[in-house]
Amino acid sequence: MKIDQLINEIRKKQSFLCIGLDVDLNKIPKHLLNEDDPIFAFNKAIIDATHHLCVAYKPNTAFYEAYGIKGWQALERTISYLNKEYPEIYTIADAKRGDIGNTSTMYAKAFFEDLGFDSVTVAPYMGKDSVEPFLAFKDKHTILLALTSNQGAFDFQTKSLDGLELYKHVLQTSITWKNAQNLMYVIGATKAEYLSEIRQIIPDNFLLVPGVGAQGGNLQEVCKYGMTENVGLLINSSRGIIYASQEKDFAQSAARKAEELQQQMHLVLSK
Ligand SMILES: O=C(O)c1cc(=O)[nH]c(=O)n1[C@@H]1O[C@H](COP(=O)(O)O)[C@@H](O)[C@H]1O
Repeated sequence: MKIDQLINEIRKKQSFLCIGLDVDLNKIPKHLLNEDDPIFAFNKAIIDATHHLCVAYKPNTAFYEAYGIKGWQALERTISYLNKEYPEIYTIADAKRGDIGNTSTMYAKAFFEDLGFDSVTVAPYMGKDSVEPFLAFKDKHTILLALTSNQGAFDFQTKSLDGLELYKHVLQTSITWKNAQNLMYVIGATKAEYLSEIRQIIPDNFLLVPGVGAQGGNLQEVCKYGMTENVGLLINSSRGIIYASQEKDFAQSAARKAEELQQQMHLVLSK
């Protein structure tokens, strides 16, 4: 998907919400376990109930890989369903990949060509030749981990190297890479106070911001310091939305949680 389509969709829906499809069979309503494909049945119900409130979905592949071949098939059915029924929705494969060049090319083919995702999350640790193979794909985005939402972000990412924090090296260096226009970055919602400085290095790139809801990040703070003229933010919530209820009304409950966030986003956008 082209970035302009995403921006139009954000304006139309007054939402920059991304819903994380992190499906755990221990947490979904029990009645779905009788379905042939409980993961897909859960995702389909959540998507049908929330698609008008969000602009993106982000399945984290760990939650599918954990169930072997059946999990991967559920991932495939989910992305096919989204691409067929809701082609206006932006899709993110949260796979956190990255390897030597020829291997990265195969990862990129898997997520962009075979599965048909619009974007994939990638770890920057192996550097330029591990990321450029992803960037080579036209109208696809590579979402580079920059400053993550977890406590471990302080182990390496904020450490100073030649007088500059490591995550800033990631930002500054990656914008010089070939096809850097296809980059987005992950910045955790729990790190909102870093966003002003981040925006000085990457004023326009879209940011995927996970960590509101279950991890305690604050939506208003993120918007205050991270929003651009074109919005420039995709704010993700997974558990806070999809596990709002474990009863038969789970999809409607998820929609109510999504609507709470969408309404807050609408307020921010109308200021
Ligand atoms: O790349 C990510 O999406 C990600 C980066 C990060 O810094 N923190 C983070 O929580 N995530 C992912 O975002 C989702 C957050 O889920 P909730 O905490 O349930 O909303 C999970 O799929 C995480 O793997």
